Amino acid sequence: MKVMKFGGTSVGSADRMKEVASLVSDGDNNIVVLSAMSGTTNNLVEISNYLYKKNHDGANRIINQLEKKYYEEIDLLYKNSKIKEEATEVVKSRFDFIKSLVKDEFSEVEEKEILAQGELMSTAMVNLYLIEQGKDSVLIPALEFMKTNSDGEPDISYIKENIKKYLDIHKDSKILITQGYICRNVNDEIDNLQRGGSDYTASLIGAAVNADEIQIWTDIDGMHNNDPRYVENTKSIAELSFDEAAELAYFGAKILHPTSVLPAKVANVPVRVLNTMEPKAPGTTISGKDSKNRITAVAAKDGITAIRIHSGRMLMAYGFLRKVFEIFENHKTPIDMITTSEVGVSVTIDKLKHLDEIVDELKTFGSVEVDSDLVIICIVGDLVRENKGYANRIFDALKDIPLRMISYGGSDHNISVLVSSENKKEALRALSAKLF
Ligand SMILES: Nc1ncnc2c1ncn2[C@@H]1O[C@H](COP(=O)(O)OP(=O)(O)O)[C@@H](O)[C@H]1O
Ligand SMILES: N[C@@H](CC(=O)OP(=O)(O)O)C(=O)O
Repeated sequence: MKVMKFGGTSVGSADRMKEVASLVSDGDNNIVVLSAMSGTTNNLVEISNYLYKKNHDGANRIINQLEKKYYEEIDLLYKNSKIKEEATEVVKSRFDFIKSLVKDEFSEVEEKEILAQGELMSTAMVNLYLIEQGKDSVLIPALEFMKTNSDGEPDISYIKENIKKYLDIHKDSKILITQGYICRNVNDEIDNLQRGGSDYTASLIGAAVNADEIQIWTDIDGMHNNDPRYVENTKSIAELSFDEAAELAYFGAKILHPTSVLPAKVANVPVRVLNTMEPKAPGTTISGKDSKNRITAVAAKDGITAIRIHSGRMLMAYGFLRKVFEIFENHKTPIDMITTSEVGVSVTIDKLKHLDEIVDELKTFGSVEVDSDLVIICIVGDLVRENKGYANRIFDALKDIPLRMISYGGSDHNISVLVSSENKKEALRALSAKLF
């Protein structure tokens, strides 16, 4: 059994949905995870933002534009008038539901309900198209088996147990379609796995059913060795280890959601990144196989803030770092990079909600400097200690770029540097030119 995930661009229009339908009808048993049509989730976020501000006109304007777009795609998608009517009915009821939330009382619960509508519509549309084509396809509702626990983390045993019920009920169906991204939380309310979370859904399902393979279908032929949005002539990487893929996803390679590698790694299910526009291209295979002796790829994570604590108390002291980290822990703020010297420590964060409180508390140790608008550039590969010369090549490539922090040795797979966001493009391009 395969899990096949198609992102927003891959289900972004009637034509793209037809392509998806043909790819999932390959005769195998497939669980198909779909995102919302591209742009939809952003529109749903906009609608929610208007509703928080009690701007009903703003919300209605976006709702009407979006609804119109769905009817246009439905018109192009189906030939059979009964199926077209059924799809129109589904979409209309979803928009009626969104419209019913256009009122003054608006909270996070309603916001999450609105954000779930995109995936509910795209899956119903593709499923009906497959049925029109005479395919053996059924919808299985993610809201009945994807669940998070009291820590907001996926409830793995619940997911395993409940998806199995649907597999048993539909054991004779070749194609099972479900929603990416959406889930229920510990209070049984509709929730989601964070933006871009459909990859995570696919990986969790792949692990839960012990799939032969998890396929992430997108609009590019695999994970590239640098960010194609900023660098020309990037190349698809044929094979990646789980560890390399996790580092790249975490440090900004947008093609994979940062959380999506771990469930596949734990269950040892290979992940393939494939291109809907070029289905025969080999793409990238991510597996437990380690790559040897190479610098594999570069990625960049934006929106980073660095905090430097300068303190005489660190000199010869023990327990100092624990006290510093405790402040971040108390404010539920993860740290990305860390560098230390005898009298100071620098850390980076990208969640800024509690920055002011954190800085105030850190000031009890000494002077605190905050630098914002930074980018972590992460260079990933097989960088084990015996391999010499990698750092030299990397710093040679970056010799004209001011480096704010450097992190090396945290794992065998990653060298990270912190640069100002205005130097991001130049740094990515310089690294591609020297390394690949
Ligand atoms: N290292 C990389 N390799 C491939 N694509 C990348 C990389 N870094 C960023 N991207 C961007 O990620 C995009 C695909 O991600 P996304 O838009 O989230 O896809 P989907 O809609 O299929 O979920 C690509 O079009 C590409 O521009
Ligand atoms: N629709 C959701 C979930 C998702 O994963 O989308 P995509 O696969 O298009 O990145 C979002 O936009 O966040």
